[in-house]
Parts: sequence; C-alpha cells; structure tokens
Amino acid sequence: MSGTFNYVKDSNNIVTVTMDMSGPVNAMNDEYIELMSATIERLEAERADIAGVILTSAKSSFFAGGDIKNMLKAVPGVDEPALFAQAESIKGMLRRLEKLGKPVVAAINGAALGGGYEICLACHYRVALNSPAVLIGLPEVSLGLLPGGGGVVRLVSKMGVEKAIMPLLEGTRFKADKAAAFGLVEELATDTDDMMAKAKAWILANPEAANPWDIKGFKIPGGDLRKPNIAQMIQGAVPMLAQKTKGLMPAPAKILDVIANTLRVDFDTALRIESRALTSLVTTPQAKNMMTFFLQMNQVNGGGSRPKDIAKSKVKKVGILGAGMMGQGIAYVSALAGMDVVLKDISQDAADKGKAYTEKLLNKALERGRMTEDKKAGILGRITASVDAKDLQGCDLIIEAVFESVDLKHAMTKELEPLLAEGGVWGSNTSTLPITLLAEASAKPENFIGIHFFSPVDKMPLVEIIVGDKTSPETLAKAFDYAQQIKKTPIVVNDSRGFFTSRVFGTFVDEGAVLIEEGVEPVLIENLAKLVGMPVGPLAVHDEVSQQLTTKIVATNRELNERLGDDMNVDTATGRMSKIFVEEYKRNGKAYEGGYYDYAADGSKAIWPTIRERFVKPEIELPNLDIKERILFRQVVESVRCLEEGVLKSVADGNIGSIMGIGFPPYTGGVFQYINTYGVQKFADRAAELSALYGERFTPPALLLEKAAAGEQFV
Ligand SMILES: C/C=C/C(=O)SCCNC(=O)CCNC(=O)[C@H](O)C(C)(C)COP(=O)(O)OP(=O)(O)OC[C@H]1O[C@@H](n2cnc3c(N)ncnc32)[C@H](O)[C@@H]1OP(=O)(O)O
Repeated sequence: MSGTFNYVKDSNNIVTVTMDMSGPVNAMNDEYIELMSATIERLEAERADIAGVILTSAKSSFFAGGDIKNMLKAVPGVDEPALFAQAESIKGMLRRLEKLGKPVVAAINGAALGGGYEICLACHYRVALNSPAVLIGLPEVSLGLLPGGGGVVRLVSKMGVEKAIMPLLEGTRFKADKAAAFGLVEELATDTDDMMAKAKAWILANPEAANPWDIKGFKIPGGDLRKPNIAQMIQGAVPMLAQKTKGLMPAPAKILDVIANTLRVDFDTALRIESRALTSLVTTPQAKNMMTFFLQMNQVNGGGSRPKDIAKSKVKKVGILGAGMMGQGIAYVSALAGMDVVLKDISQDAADKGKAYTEKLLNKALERGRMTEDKKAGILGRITASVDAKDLQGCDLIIEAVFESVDLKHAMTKELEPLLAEGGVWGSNTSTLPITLLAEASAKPENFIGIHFFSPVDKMPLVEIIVGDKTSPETLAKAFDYAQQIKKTPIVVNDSRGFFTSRVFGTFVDEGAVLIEEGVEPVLIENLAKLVGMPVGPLAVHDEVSQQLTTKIVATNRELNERLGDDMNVDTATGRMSKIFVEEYKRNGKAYEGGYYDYAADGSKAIWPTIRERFVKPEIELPNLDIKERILFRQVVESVRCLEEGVLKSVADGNIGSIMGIGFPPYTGGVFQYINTYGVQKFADRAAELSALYGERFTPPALLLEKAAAGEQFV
C-alpha cells in the first residue's frame, strides 16, 4: 500500500494537506520526499488560487521524524554522499514551502518529533492539540544524531542561542502545554475542530506570511557571536560537554558546532553545514547503537516477551507488604497510575510513614506546577496505610516488599495469599532470592511471580519480571501489564540466582574489588570506569549498596547454596572486601560510616586513605585499556552466560535491562550491542586474552564462540 498526502481546498481557498504515509508513522524517507515534493509542486502551481496551507496528519502521531529504520541501514564510508543529498533534498523542499509566499500552518495533532518538528519549524505558525499524545521536540541527540532537517538552524534563528541550546543538547520532548510555554508552538487547541479553526483564522489574518529569517534585516534574537555573553556561552559549553560525554558521544559537540555556525554564516550556508554534520553522525557506531536501542525499546514495550493471545489485564486494587523504601515507592507509582493501594506494615506508624512518602513527592510536584491540589488529594485518597490484613481482601495483585529473608517471605505468602481475589497474582519484590524457592510456600505457585523494582522506584524506569518454574503464562501477562500500567519498561527473565540485573551488576562491583585486591590505585579504577561511560565507579557503587548489605547477600547466597544444593561461587572479591570493611574497620557503607570513600557533610567524597595504604601496590602497572575493558567485558560476558543459560529470553531484554537497570553506557546500545559493535570474533578473541591474563571470569562462553564462528551478531 502506498501512502498519500491528501490535498483538499476549502471554500476559503485554504488547502489542508493531510500526511498519511504507508508505514505506521509519518517519517522522512524516499516516500516522504516523493509525496512532499509532489505536494509542493502542486502548491506552487496553484499558488495564485491559494489563501494558505494547513499541514496535518492522518496518523495518531503528527510526524515521527527521520526514518530510523532506514538510517540504520546506512553503510559507513559508502552511503554518506546519498545521506547528504537526501538531507539537502528534504531541506530544499522545506525552503520552498516557507518561501511559498502564502501562510503555512502546522496543525500538530500528535507527536511532532525530530524531523517532524523540523517541518513545523519551516511553517509560519504552529497550533498544537493540547492532548497527552502530543509530544514536541528535537530528540535526535538521544539517538546519537542531530536535527539535520533545519532544526538546529531554525530553532536558533527562532528563539536565539540562549533558549535553543538546552532543548537541542538535551533532546527534550515537551508536552503540548510546555511546548507552548517555551515558545515551540504559538497556540494550543482543545480538539481537532478547534485546531483547524485556529489554523484557518491565522491564515486569513496573515495573508502574506514569511519566516523571520527570510525578511530583510533579520537578526538572531539575543544576538550573535559578537555579543560577549553569547560567545562565552558557546566557549563555556565546549569543556562542559567534553566533561559530560567523556568524548564518547560525538553528537552534542556537533550540535554546538552547528549552533555556532548558525551565528557566523548566512541561513542557507548554515543549513548546508547542518546537513554535513548530520551526515557525519548517521553512520557512527554511537548513532547505530542508540537507534537500535530505540527500536529494541519498542520491541520490549510492544510486548516482545509477553505471552501472546492473552487478553490485556488491569490491576484495580494492589496490596503492598512492607512500607520501607521499596514498598513506599511501589505504593506511589501504583496510586499515581490510578490503582487503589493498601500499604501494609506491622505498625501503623511505619505504614503512615510509607504513605507520607507519596505526599512528599506530590508536594514536590505541586511546587513545580506539575500537580494540582485536587489530583494530589485523589492520589493520596487511593492509598490506605494499614496494619490490618483484612484490608487486602480482594486485591488483584499483592506485592511483598519485605526483607530479603526466605522464611519471612514464606510466612507472608502463607498468611496473606488467601486474601487475593480469584485469579489474583502474588508478586515478590526481590533482587536475590529464587522465585521458585519463594513460591514453595504458595498454594497457587502458578500465580506466583517475581517483580523486581529498582531504587528509587519513582525514578527508575525498569522492572525485571522473574518467571518461576511453575509461573503460568497468564500470570506473566498480568505482571507485564501491571508494569506497563505503572509506566515502567518490563523485561522478562527466567528464574536463577541473581536473575539478570543483580547478577550482571554484581560483576561490575566485583571487578572494582578485584582491581583493589590487585593493588590498583582506587582513583584510577573509578576514573577509568567513568571514562568508558559508567555513570559511577564500582567503588562508589559498592559504598551506595553498602558493605553491610553485601556481606548479608554473601551469607544468604551461602545458605541458598546449602538449601538448593547449588555451587554458586560465594568467595568473591566483593565478599572479601565487604568483610574487611565491616569486620575490621566497622565501615558499613555510605549511609553509615563510609566505605571506600569518606563522605563529608558538604556532599564531597574522597578515597579513604587506609584503603590506599593497605592495598595499593605502586609497582603495579596495568594498561588503562585493560582496566577499562575489564570493567565492561566482565558485565558483557556474564550477560552472554545469562542468554546461554536461558535466564534472558531475548537480546533486546538484555540490552534494555543493562542500560536502564544497571547503568551500562547508553552509547553502546547495551551489553549485546557492545559485542556487535566491537565485532563478535574480535570480542571473543579479546575475552580469551583477558581470561588468560586476568582469570577465567572472562573466558568466552560457548554461545559467544558459536556466534563468532557462524559470523552472526547478537540480535
Ligand atoms: C534528521 C532527522 C532525524 C530524526 O528525526 S531522528 C528521529 C527523531 N524522532 C524520534 O525520536 C521519534 C521516534 N518515535 C517515537 O517516539 C514514537 O514512535 C512516536 C511518539 C512518534 C509515536 O508513538 P506511538 O504512536 O506509540 O508509536 P510507536 O509504537 O512508538 O511506533 C510505531 C511504529 O513506528 C516505528 N517508528 C516510530 N518512529 C519511527 C521513526 N522515526 N522512524 C522509523 N520508524 C519509526 C516504530 O518502530 C514502530 O514500528 P513497529 O510497529 O515495527 O514496532
């Protein structure tokens, strides 16, 4: 089926062009060029009989931007000339549209992102539906790209550098009302009729519209590089970006470069520079990885690991056991999503404190103008803080978030599971305890599942769903739907020790501890981890988790080995270091007396001198590259083992889970995409080399060797 740009002229001679391309969304590709070019030719030919033009969409979104699936196919060193020509062709058409000599209005009836908003910027006026589905902005930087359809040049020309720099460098997606307040759109509409009426009224009132940059004497708002504050802003942004990106992501610096050029040269030259910059980014590994991440997010959120053919479900009433840090966060996100919540603890005081957490977050939102008193009252009113088990009667879902103790969790299940509604689901929020073992206390293990949240629950976007041996597909589907109801991305894993995220995260922390044991300078370990893109070094992370908790986890793992007859290695560097900290030094972690670091009252931190005195061997000289790669390879090799053992159900789940749950660097596209980019054979060879040098933990798993031998990637 081929798409259309439907062309209808009304009695006022206003033409409405409704974009309806053949794919699920309108996107910039060859089909777009064909349809847009035919439309512009017709508009130019009929110009004398036209009062103005409205551009709108037949899809649920307005326009999704550059075609990501197409851009992913671009071959480095081959396709750059074609990419440049395509960018220039798209820009040429938008120039013709804005120079039509007739007013052109974008009637934004859905998301207008990237190239989609760049089309809007070439129009003379923008009216947007004030609906939650309308998102507006230039998010290209989050794909490793830049707005190459005129977005950088036009946004800077429209609102000046000072205002444009933030949405360009951060790729902010604005809701309609925020977009209007920021100046990205000129008017909001309540519904489609209102939107069309406002667009038409503007056309009739502005018969000879032109964009400011095409009017003689145009000056960029706020001034150009001759203004000292603007020059300083650009100069200051260079080191700031270098510090932020560690040189790992080229897009932000390119965006800054195009911004500076927009201030230096004429409009059309700046557009051409922008096309060149875009072209240089599309084929970089970073862009490919980040675009792949976008598509895999769609795959995961589109239900990739959810059993098919099971009707969607909705939780109406959820019970949460334990009002500690996790329980209170789960209560907040559930109430926010419209569910009735029973937050139960053993004392009323603890339950009330848990509910007060929601009030605190809602008050913050109120202060920032993101919440109304009415809404706040509604959300708080949905949470019942209770000590009474009877309040749980009839829950569709009960999530226990009590201490990591098998016996306690078993006792909770036995006592409270009968209160679930018919077919209700029991979810255990655990990061370490096997779900199949926990389900042994259940009378209905088919309705028992792991729902692993990340802290802080209100901020972390991921939920790891763990399927036990007896968990039914219906239960998995219900847990998946609940995760989506609370607006989290669910990855699905099979039961095993540490599941996926805790297991791989554990290897990151452990490699830091191994390097300390080897005598490497702690500051070097931390800095090299950040230089490869980890948000925090492994030593700081260990302090956050706390040495106290890690010693407990080691003890639990030892008990579990005995109980289950497993042989999981419990003699880890993490365990050994934690023991030293807790037993010898009484340093239990950041929240206590400190750990690897001393923490000052002003928020600063410094490596605790004793750790350096005791462990650092000045004679040790490991190549920095080895340290960097050990930090990443450790996590990646463990992820391959998870896939090989069937803990992970898909590559996409592993990539998404590693970035969103563990902090694996976004520019890599995730643990498996990292291998693809490195080259599967090359990665396997290097893993074998690291194994020979530093230990078996790097030994390439059979699956990796098979993929390398078959010339296959991880997809
Ligand atoms: C020089 C210019 C560069 C650029 O412009 S780069 C692109 C910048 N644009 C974006 O980052 C926006 C990406 N798209 C989205 O965020 C969302 O989509 C929307 C908000 C536009 C719509 O959301 P919803 O209605 O929920 O649709 P859905 O499920 O996300 O997507 C439906 C199908 O459309 C594909 N798709 C979406 N955007 C693009 C795109 N920009 N290029 C190619 N395909 C796209 C998806 O993958 C999926 O496909 P399947 O049905 O096969 O899973």
